[in-house]
Amino acid sequence: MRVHVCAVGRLRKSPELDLIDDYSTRFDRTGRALGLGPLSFHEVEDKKGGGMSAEAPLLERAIPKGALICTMDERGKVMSSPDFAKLLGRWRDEGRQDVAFVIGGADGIDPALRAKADASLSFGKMVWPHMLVRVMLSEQLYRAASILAGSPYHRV
Ligand SMILES: C[S@@+](CC[C@H](N)C(=O)[O-])C[C@H]1O[C@@H](n2cnc3c(N)ncnc32)[C@H](O)[C@@H]1O
Repeated sequence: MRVHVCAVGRLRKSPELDLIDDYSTRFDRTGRALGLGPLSFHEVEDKKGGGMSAEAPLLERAIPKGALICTMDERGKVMSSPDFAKLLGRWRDEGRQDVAFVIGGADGIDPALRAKADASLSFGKMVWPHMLVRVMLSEQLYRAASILAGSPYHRV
């Protein structure tokens, strides 16, 4: 199952980008034997600053056809890491080819796009900057793959 992160904003060379690269390499390496990956990032930007309504069609174009859509949203479902791992495993076992996690920009994700989502995941009620959500999601994907692989990265 290919995993896509479709996000508003372009990340330049930064500590966040280094972390994302590291976690996505680890996710790909761990996920390969599990039928998970590769993890790819699709960045979109509305140069005119048109906000969420202008970003929505760009995000929709970045989402692969037929992908399961999971929006990242503080109003979404809060999950434990093991439950998130189970969910990824379930989507894979259902034969999903692509899953796309969507991260909005400063205004969030357009309601029309949110309505099309199959799932919505929250990292808590606080609002996080979109680049940190990208880092956190990459880490949680790697953590989920580690849990499914039975490796000791995740400890409680
Ligand atoms: C700065 S936030 C925008 C918040 C905006 N007020 C809204 O209504 O969504 C940018 C993006 O980061 C993601 N995000 C921020 N906080 C989050 C959280 N707690 N859980 C999941 N995603 C979050 C969402 O995709 C959001 O669209």
